[in-house]
Amino acid sequence: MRFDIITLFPEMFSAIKEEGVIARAIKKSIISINEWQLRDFSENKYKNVDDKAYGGGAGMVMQVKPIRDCIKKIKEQEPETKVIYLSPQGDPLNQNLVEKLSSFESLTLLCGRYEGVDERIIKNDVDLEVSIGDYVISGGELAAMVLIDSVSRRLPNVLGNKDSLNDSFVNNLLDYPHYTRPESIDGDIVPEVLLSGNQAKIDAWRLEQAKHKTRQKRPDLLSN
Ligand SMILES: NC[C@H]1CCC[C@@H](CNc2ccc(C(N)=O)cn2)C1
Repeated sequence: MRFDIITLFPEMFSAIKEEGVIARAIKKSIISINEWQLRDFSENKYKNVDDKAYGGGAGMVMQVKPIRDCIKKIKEQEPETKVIYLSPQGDPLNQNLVEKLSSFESLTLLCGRYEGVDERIIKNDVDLEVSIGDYVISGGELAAMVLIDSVSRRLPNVLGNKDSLNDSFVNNLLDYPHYTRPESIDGDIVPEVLLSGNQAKIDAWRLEQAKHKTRQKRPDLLSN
């Protein structure tokens, strides 16, 4: 799977490319991440890609042409890519959407800054607007990294241990509780069942715990 990133801060993506699950997935050629510096598509010698907003207001708006030219360049290599714009106005990124996105061969992630992009980009060039949550951060880059991480984890052979696929939300349930050594610390002991060696009983207990925790903390997930 290929991710193309349109951004003013390409170096931010070293945060996921150099460490951990994503770095390993890149090394195993399961995914590739290509950053495109939007300033390279600027029309002027100052390399700016934003301009004052029609209708006034303090902030600047990202112009159509540099973004449109960059997408065109990407589509010369990936004609089928889906263009995703990260913004608080987007569809909520949840496990269902993550699963859907993991089925594409190529995703282009447009990272906004300033007050956002010219609406004509959202109307004509963006296939899907996605939000990682109901809050604003200073740029789309961190949201893009969250999307890349959550989608890549769902690709075959990215996660070492198949069991990791049972983490939260995969079956619309929150994760079950985890314990490790020592068996007892400060008088706090590990649940007996986990020491029983009876895997069927352990699995049943874990499923019950996940359901209980979901009922308590996120009953909304149970109505999906
Ligand atoms: N009007 C503010 C807005 C203009 C366009 C650029 C974004 C970048 N920041 C983001 C991006 C995404 C999210 C999210 N929830 O997925 C939050 N924040 C900020």
